[in-house]
Amino acid sequence: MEMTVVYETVYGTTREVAEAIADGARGAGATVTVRDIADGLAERAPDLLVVGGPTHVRGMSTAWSRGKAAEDAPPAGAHEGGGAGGADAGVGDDAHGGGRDDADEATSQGVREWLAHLGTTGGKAATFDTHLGNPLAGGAARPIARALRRHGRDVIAREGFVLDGGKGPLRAGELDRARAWGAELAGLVA
Ligand SMILES: Cc1cc2nc3c(=O)[nH]c(=O)nc-3n(C[C@H](O)[C@H](O)[C@H](O)COP(=O)(O)O)c2cc1C
Repeated sequence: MEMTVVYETVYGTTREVAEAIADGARGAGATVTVRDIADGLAERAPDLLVVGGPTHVRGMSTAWSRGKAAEDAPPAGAHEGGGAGGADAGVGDDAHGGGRDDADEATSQGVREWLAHLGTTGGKAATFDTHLGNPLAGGAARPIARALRRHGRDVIAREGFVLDGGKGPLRAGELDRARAWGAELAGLVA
């Protein structure tokens, strides 16, 4: 079965989760393509479309929230501390690298905009997000699922992955959980 995992990221953690989901699905026999949302729509319709993004202001990112996040994004591959941005959204000081180095790229296209261009061809889908581990964190996975349903997709699963800080890292064990979820998804559609 063919799976495409599409992700949005500013700091790199949602990409880490996307890659782990893909690893798990490949281990279960799926053929998986992983795409950054900034690369646009995929040409082929997979058997399962998996869409994930960071949680911003309890839901999907907006141009504003991506701009806020990008102001504070570390250069790709850097491992630096510092930076205060988004304080009331819980963005901490523990940058962990792997983020974007181009604020314009980060703000122009997110899951929300990508979904707006998605056709209504049907097919199965699943959604995930990264979010903070507190009761008020909210999540992007639910609104992404709602939007996919509006685009005619049958959403068969939804999952969230928890961060220890606003720029990551992911909480211990979350990448293993993402791999296991990827394998489970492959099994659901096989
Ligand atoms: C402007 C802004 C608002 C945010 N709001 C929330 C929020 O409401 N709930 C939450 O759990 N995390 C929130 N966060 C933290 C993000 O969830 C976190 O930065 C993101 O999941 C990291 O994913 P990424 O590394 O793929 O960019 C916010 C971050 C920013 C920059």
